[in-house]
Amino acid sequence: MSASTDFDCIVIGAGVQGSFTAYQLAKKNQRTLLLEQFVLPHSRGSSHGQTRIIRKAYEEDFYTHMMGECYELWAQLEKEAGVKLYRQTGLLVTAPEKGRSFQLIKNTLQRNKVPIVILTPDNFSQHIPNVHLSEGDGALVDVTAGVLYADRALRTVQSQFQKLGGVIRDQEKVTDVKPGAVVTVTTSAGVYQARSIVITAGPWANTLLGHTGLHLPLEVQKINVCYWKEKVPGSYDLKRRFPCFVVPECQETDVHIYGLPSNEYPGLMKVCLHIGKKTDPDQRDQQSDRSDIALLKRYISRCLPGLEPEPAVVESCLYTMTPDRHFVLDRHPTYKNIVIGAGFSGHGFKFGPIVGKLLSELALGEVPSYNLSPFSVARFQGKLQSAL
Ligand SMILES: Cc1cc2nc3c(=O)[nH]c(=O)nc-3n(C[C@H](O)[C@H](O)[C@H](O)COP(=O)(O)OP(=O)(O)OC[C@H]3O[C@@H](n4cnc5c(N)ncnc54)[C@H](O)[C@@H]3O)c2cc1C
Ligand SMILES: O=C(O)[C@@H]1CCCC=N1
Repeated sequence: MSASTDFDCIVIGAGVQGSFTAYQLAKKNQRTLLLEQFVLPHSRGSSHGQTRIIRKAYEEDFYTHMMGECYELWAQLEKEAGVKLYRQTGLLVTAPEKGRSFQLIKNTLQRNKVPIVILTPDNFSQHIPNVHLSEGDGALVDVTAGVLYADRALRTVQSQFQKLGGVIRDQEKVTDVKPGAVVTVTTSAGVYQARSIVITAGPWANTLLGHTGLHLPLEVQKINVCYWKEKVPGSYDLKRRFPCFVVPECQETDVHIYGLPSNEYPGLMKVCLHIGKKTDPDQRDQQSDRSDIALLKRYISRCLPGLEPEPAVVESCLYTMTPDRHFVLDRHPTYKNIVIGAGFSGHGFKFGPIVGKLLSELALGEVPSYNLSPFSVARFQGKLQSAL
């Protein structure tokens, strides 16, 4: 097969990160090809489903800083495409008041002048009905936070990319990557060449990077995405401005829990554990561990008494975890024209627009707009394996 050299850049993987990267490259007049192994849209990776949380509430300043610009980029896309992608609901954070997470999040929000409301045990139920605040827990609301319409966002950014002249080839799996001054990408249907490529393959990142001799310390986990029935329909509804919530140190279960108001399935609220069991992305449905659901049932019985403590719907989604839970946004250590966006560790969706901007800057050899040292490959020194 002869190679097609019609592209400046090839992006591998059309999840949220690859789609926004391709869109940013096309905006910069780069002839861009976005390759996806499955027929789009699909539900085999990490970016499917109707909703995601967007928030500035983070322990680390660097995420809160990036979210400032990221909200603007989401709003720009909404305006450009004439669609609504974000709905403000606020985000409730509850955790032991004197604990590390609560203090770090509160301090980061205050230092960065993000509007928040601090709730006390006395006024809590007046603001947040149908939620039990555990003894010793602090509570605050990140007012800027809300829900992103995830599937709609993906459709929108892909269609804007195509309007800019970008090319999407789905059902085309990349089977080989040959580094060089011009990178050669072989797929199930053809061979392409480009000056640079971006690998945004989600749970399959290491399979792709293996062709370049790199193996990152990533763990793919299967998340049971649970929806719980409201005893009284509407009690936790988005339309009544019930907030999203995170419980970074849950007293009942000792794990990180999060939830979104009922919206996508009428009368059902999404509440999940922010951790799953290790899996192989190609064998996701063969892994059927449900021990997390027992923990969630305990939490729901105690803290969300308006929900039936039995999940009504359970769906699947994948996390790709790094050891420190921070992303990988970097150039390949050996091949500078191969850019990596990986390890989004279950919290990357909201960052899609800014990740796209940063990865496009790296692909074009520009100085990135933010300090990317927290996201470097080099931080894994000692944990990197050669894949050759
Ligand atoms: C249940 C759940 C809840 C979440 N909640 C939130 C939240 O509230 N807020 C938030 O900000 N984030 C959240 N996240 C995290 C967020 O959704 C992910 O970080 C993000 O979707 C990762 O996107 P990605 O593009 O890296 O991966 P993916 O979406 O998996 O995209 C990678 C793509 O690459 C393709 N691909 C792989 N290999 C090849 C190949 N060889 N050839 C061609 N194509 C290939 C795959 O098919 C896939 O489409 C959540 C994730 C899950 C699972
Ligand atoms: O990223 C997010 O906001 C959500 C909620 C907390 C856990 C993971 N995803």
